[in-house]
Amino acid sequence: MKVQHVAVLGATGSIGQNSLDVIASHPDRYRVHSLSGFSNMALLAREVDRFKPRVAVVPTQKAEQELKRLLSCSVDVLVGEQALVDIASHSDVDIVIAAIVGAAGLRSSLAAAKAGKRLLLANKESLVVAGSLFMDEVKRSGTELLPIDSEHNAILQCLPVSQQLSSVKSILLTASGGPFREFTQQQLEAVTPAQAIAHPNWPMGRKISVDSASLMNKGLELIEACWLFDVQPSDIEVVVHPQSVIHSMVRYLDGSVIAQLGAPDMRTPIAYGLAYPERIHSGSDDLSFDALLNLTFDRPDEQRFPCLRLAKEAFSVGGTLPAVLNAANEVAVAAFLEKKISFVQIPVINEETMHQMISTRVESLDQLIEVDAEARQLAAELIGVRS
Ligand SMILES: NC(=O)C1=CN([C@@H]2O[C@H](COP(=O)(O)OP(=O)(O)OC[C@H]3O[C@@H](n4cnc5c(N)ncnc54)[C@H](OP(=O)(O)O)[C@@H]3O)[C@@H](O)[C@H]2O)C=CC1
Ligand SMILES: CC(=O)[C@@H](O)[C@H](O)COP(=O)(O)O
Ligand SMILES: [Mn+2]
Repeated sequence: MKVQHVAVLGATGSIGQNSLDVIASHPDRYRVHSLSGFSNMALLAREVDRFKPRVAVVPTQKAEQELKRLLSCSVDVLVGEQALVDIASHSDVDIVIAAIVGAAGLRSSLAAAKAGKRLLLANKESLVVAGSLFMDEVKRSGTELLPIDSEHNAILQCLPVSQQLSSVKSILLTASGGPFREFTQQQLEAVTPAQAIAHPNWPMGRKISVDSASLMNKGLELIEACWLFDVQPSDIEVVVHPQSVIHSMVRYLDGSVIAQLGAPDMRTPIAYGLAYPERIHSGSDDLSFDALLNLTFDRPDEQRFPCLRLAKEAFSVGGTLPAVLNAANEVAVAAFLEKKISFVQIPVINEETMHQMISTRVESLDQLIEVDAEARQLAAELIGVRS
C-alpha cells in the first residue's frame, strides 16, 4: 500500500486534532506532510515534534519565531495565507484536510480543489461563501471531495452508490438543536458565551459551537448540502434530533429511509474520508444500542432561531448574499463571544447586514473576498451602534 501524504490545515483546532488522532493510528497508510496553526504555537510545536512534517505554516513572522523557539526538531516554516495555498496544492500532497474555521479557510480549500487533491472538507464556510466557484473547480479538476462535516458525510454514506439522485425524494438533515433547544425567548436573551459553547453532544471549536446554538450551523449546513449534492433547500428537511446518534438520512421514492448512525465522534467521518472507499478503525467507541432507546425527533423553531430562515433566504436569493450572511455571522459571533452583543442580537445583525447589501452575481474569488470585507465592516458598524 502506498503511503498517502496529508496536509492538515487547522491542525491545532478540534477537527485538526481529531484528524491527527486518526492519522497517528495508521502510520502504515498516512504520513503528515504539513501542519498549519494560527494562534496556538505551543500545540503546533508539539504536533510538529510528534509527526515530523516537512512544512509548518504560521500566520506571521512573530509566530514563526515563537514556533522555532518551542521546537525540538527542524522543519521548514512558511508564513502567511499564500503558504496555506502552496501546501494545499503541493505536488507531494495527496490528501488535504481543510479544517480552518471560517472564510479564512476559503483560499486554501479552493486551492486544494483546483489542484485535484483528495479533499476532506470540514470548512463548510468555503461552500457557503463560494459554492458555485468551488463546485466548478471540483468538476473541472476531478478532485475527490469528501465532506467530513458529520451530517454531509452521513448523507454521502446514505446516497445511492451511483450518486444518481432520481430515486431520492429528500435529504433529512439532522440538528441537535444545541444547548438552548428548550429555552424560551426570554431565557435566550440572557444566555452567556460559556453556556453557548457547551454543546450537548459534540466538543467543538467556539465559533461552530455558537453556530450550533443559534441554528446558524444548520443554515450553513443546508447551503453546504445544496452545493455538495446539487439540491435545493426545498429538497432538504431539517429534523431536530437531540441525541446526535443519527447523523442524517436520505428518503427514497419507494418509502425507504436510509440513515447513518454512530457515536458522536468526528473521527468516524474523518476516517471515512481518509480511507474511502475502504473502512479503517477511527478510534470511535462502538455505538451503544442502549442509547437508541431514547431517540427523539422534532421540528426546528425558526421563530426562536431565525438564522436557519436567513440561510434559506440567502441561498434562494443567491449570488453574493450567502457570503454576506457568512461574514456578518462571523463578526456577530465574535462580538457575542467578547460580550459586546447578546445572543439574540446575532440573527438581528445577520439579517440587517443581509438586507443592507445588494446581492450580485458571483464572478471571482477576489470579488467574494471584497464582499466579505464589506459585509464585515457593515456588521461591525451595526454592532458599534448597538453597544
Ligand atoms: N469541530 C467539529 O467537530 C466540526 C467542525 N466543522 C467545521 O470545521 C472547521 C473547523 O472547526 P473547529 O475545528 O471546530 O474549529 P477550531 O476553532 O477548533 O479550530 C480552527 C482552526 O483554524 C485555525 N485558524 C483560526 N483562524 C484562522 C485564520 N484566520 N487563518 C488560518 N487558520 C486559522 C486555528 O488555529 P489556532 O487554534 O492555532 O488559532 C485552528 O487550527 C469549521 O469550518 C467548522 O464549521 C464541521 C463539523 C464538525
Ligand atoms: C459534528 C458536526 O458535524 C457539527 O456540525 C454538529 O453537527 C453540530 O451539531 P448541531 O448543529 O446539529 O447542533
Ligand atoms: Mn455538522
